[in-house]
Amino acid sequence: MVYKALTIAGSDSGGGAGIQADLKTFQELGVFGMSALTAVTAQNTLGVQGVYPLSPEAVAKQIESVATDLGADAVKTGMLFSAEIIEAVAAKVKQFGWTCLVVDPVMIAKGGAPLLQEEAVNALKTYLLPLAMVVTPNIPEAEALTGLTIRTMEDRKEAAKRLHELGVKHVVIKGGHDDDGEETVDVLYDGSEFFYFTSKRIDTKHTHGTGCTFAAAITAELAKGKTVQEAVQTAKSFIQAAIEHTLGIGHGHGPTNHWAYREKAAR
Ligand SMILES: Nc1ncnc2c1ncn2[C@@H]1O[C@H](COP(=O)(O)OP(=O)(O)OP(=O)(O)O)[C@@H](O)[C@H]1O
Ligand SMILES: Cc1ncc(COP(=O)(O)O)c(N)n1
Repeated sequence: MVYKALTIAGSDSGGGAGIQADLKTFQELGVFGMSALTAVTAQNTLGVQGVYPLSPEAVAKQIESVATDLGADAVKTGMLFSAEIIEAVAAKVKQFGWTCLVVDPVMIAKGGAPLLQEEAVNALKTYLLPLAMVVTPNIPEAEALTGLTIRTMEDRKEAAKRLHELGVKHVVIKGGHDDDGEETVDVLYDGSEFFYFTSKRIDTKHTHGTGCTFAAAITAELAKGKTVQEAVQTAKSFIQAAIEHTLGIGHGHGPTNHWAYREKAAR
């Protein structure tokens, strides 16, 4: 059985985030990766030097090519850039009846460059989240999507409930941006219960693409038929290994190590 996953996202020329992180993660987890590009970014570990979006038609056509021939067991979205691209993606997800959809609501790169136009946040809420199986905001993204200020775990739980009300079945609010304490905690809400995924916080500046990699690992596991809880647990272990065994490349915020999880398992 060959499991297949499609990522609809932007290209990171530096290879640490975006489409490149997604495809590497799919491959490492034994899933055949396919892609529909939404934008090309000129980017490295120092920042984003240019953003060149594709037309909504070009995005829709790539999705169609994949869907009408290969098919996908799970689909992930990352950088979508504009409301027009979001609408085009949502229409295709509906047309092909894809229910195993992971939405990583990418808004701003680590260095501060906008990867989603401000007015597109509403389009995400209106068109895409109601179709999603899982949404994976970091804390600032959860704030932008809900209008809440998130400081405590109770705030995060409230934000998860509000996002669930938009129609998405599972909400994971990631804790990478919560600088307090020795641990990073990701919270999963399935509409009735909360589940906590905790790991040791690693003191490093090499976290470029952690969010993309984490969501891609969830997508790969869902493609294999795992439950959302199982998929989030594997994704947490995958990203922990990738951050811990840093590659130390580039002059800024370096990428994570996408082969660390496999090497750890082989030992
Ligand atoms: N320093 C760290 N140590 C351990 N785990 C971390 C660390 N930073 C982030 N993580 C984990 O990485 C995953 C991504 O979290 P984060 O909140 O950084 O997402 P993000 O901001 O969307 O990522 P990015 O925008 O860099 O792609 C989560 O599982 C989080 O717990
Ligand atoms: C094409 C693309 N997609 C997503 C991200 C987010 O990743 P990060 O916040 O680590 O820069 C990025 N930088 N580039």
